Amino acid sequence: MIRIQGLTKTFGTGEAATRALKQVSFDIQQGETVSITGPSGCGKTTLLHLMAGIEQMDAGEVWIGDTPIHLLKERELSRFRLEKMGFVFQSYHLVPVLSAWENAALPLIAQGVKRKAARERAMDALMRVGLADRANRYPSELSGGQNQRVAIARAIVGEPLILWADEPTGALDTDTAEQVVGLLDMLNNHYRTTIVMVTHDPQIAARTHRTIRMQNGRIVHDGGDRS
Ligand SMILES: Nc1ncnc2c1ncn2[C@@H]1O[C@H](COP(=O)(O)OP(=O)(O)OP(=O)(O)O)[C@@H](O)[C@H]1O
Repeated sequence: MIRIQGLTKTFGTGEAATRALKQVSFDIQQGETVSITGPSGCGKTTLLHLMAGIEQMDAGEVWIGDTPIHLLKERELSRFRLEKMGFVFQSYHLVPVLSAWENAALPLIAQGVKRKAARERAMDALMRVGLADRANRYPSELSGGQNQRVAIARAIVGEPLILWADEPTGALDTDTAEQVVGLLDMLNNHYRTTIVMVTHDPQIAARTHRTIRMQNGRIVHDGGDRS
């Protein structure tokens, strides 16, 4: 479902050049959960950003189903991202002046869904992450784990094919991290959402079907499927 071919990225030029990714290739099946691990600076976030079309590659191809992400124009890419992908980051990236449900509804509003319908779907997403009773709270009135669940509600509100997560548990204590990972498991089990997650935590990585380990811009280990 996701096909990565010869993905290459260099930041900077000349002496200052960093070859962040070197000819990375692999496939991810629909419904698979994949962890990307490896030491700091090995290229994990760069890989995630190139796959999601957030950053431009120097060379290579990224196919999502029949769609060549590497060939899309910015406007087509934005729409594709909005409709087919959800994003979760370590630092939540919630809008502080919007309530939980308004944050969760943002991707729908951006797609032109009317406020009332967007609210209903945002409430449904908040229910799925166990936060329906906090819908009117602002990010400053919620705990870290609750804010990450709001961010997950926002990521899944459009029922994406793929959820990209960059260190989603990085800012959370062990118990809260466990809850968030349990939630991602549930989303994968119930909705077959494909999940690709960058994490440096081996215990979190062990919870996904497959672990890809990177070093110095290359894949050095691909753990295969647990099933
Ligand atoms: N915008 C940028 N400009 C210059 N260099 C960059 C940029 N983004 C990343 N890099 C470099 O590319 C390499 C890969 O970075 P990347 O963020 O992908 O690593 P990472 O494995 O996600 O690291 P971490 O675990 O520390 O977040 C690093 O050497 C980094 O310094």
